[in-house]
Amino acid sequence: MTITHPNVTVGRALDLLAKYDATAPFFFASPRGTLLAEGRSHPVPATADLSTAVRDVLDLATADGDDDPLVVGAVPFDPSATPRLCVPRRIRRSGPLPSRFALPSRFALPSRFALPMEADRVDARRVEVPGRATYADGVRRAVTRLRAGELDKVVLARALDIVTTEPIDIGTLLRRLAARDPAGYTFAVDLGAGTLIGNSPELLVSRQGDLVTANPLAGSLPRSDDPFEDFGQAQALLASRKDRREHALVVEAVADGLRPLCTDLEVPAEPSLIRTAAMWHLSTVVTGRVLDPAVRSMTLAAALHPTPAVCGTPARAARAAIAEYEAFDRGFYTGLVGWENNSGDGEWVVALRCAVAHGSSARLYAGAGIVADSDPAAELAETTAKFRTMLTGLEL
Ligand SMILES: C=C(O[C@@H]1C=C(C(=O)O)C=C[C@H]1O)C(=O)O
Repeated sequence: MTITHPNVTVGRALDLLAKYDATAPFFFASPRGTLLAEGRSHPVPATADLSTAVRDVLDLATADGDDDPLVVGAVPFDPSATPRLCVPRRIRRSGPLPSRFALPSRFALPSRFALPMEADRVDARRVEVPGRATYADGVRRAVTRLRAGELDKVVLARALDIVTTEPIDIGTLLRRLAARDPAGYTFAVDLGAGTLIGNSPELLVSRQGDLVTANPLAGSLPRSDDPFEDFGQAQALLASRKDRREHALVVEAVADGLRPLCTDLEVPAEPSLIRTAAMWHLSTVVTGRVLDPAVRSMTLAAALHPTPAVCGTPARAARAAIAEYEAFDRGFYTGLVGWENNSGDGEWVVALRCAVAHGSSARLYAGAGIVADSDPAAELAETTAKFRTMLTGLEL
């Protein structure tokens, strides 16, 4: 392990993953690298101008003697709600996680799980919020409004509350999420009361030097265990007019959001496919260069958030529909998780395929983009498939 500066230690990604426990304020693994934070200082206050607030806090940390501070943490779906961002006391960094790895035996399932019937599976309580019939009915009513032309797209989510027989081991959960999908963005953010934890496939935006990258996803189908069926799902998604339309609305909004802040914007005309362990998604990688170094990663993120991948179009009408149809407060779900450094570089991912876990309970979240030709049963099935990421991590 090499010490590069007093507050920053470089270590192997798997060592950082192994070290993480729920007392750490932040863990983040991306294709750019892995971060494990320790201790909290310099919290970022709630403000209408998050980009300036993040920069101010980084300046403050620099003035206090930290020569390479990072702001890390999460921003709620509602950007006016209080963020959970701070400059940690110490940060360990490494390269990205290996593309494939097995968990060391100490993180393997305890022997009781090897029994044919696992105690937790039988005893864990699950409550859907709202129930599936109510969710499908909300989708049906939204479709009526979409067909009437009141809006073009709205993302409707539901939650799954789980109570397990034993406290959830957050560290083990994180390691299982990372091992199952090392190419995803694996994160854990200490919220004070509970931990926001998940493995998201979606990069809202990153800035590296003057290079800007966004990777909006929209349009989804569940994976299948049968390899032929799985290939069929991928082909069906790529050919689906409904999903392409849903996807195009997001790409258009991301390009529109970046255009005033970037030059050399490149927006591929056709989507590609990406897969997680549970889902296929339509994906577009949008790139550009910042017009001005004052355009920081959070400036870009704030200009884009929330995209129609998690909210809808037009945004105001979609927000109103979400408030009307969803039975719960999204909190940090569909918000942002990531980091920014002194020079304005940073990475912000969309908080998806995640849960807030606390003690023996967890609230899992999943949503689906609804357009005029959405089928309520298919949207319900999509949200069920999206819960799979966290349920598998929890071994439920
Ligand atoms: C809202 C979620 O996912 C978002 C919605 C998608 C869709 O509607 O196809 C795809 C990826 C995400 O942008 C979620 O995972 O909860």
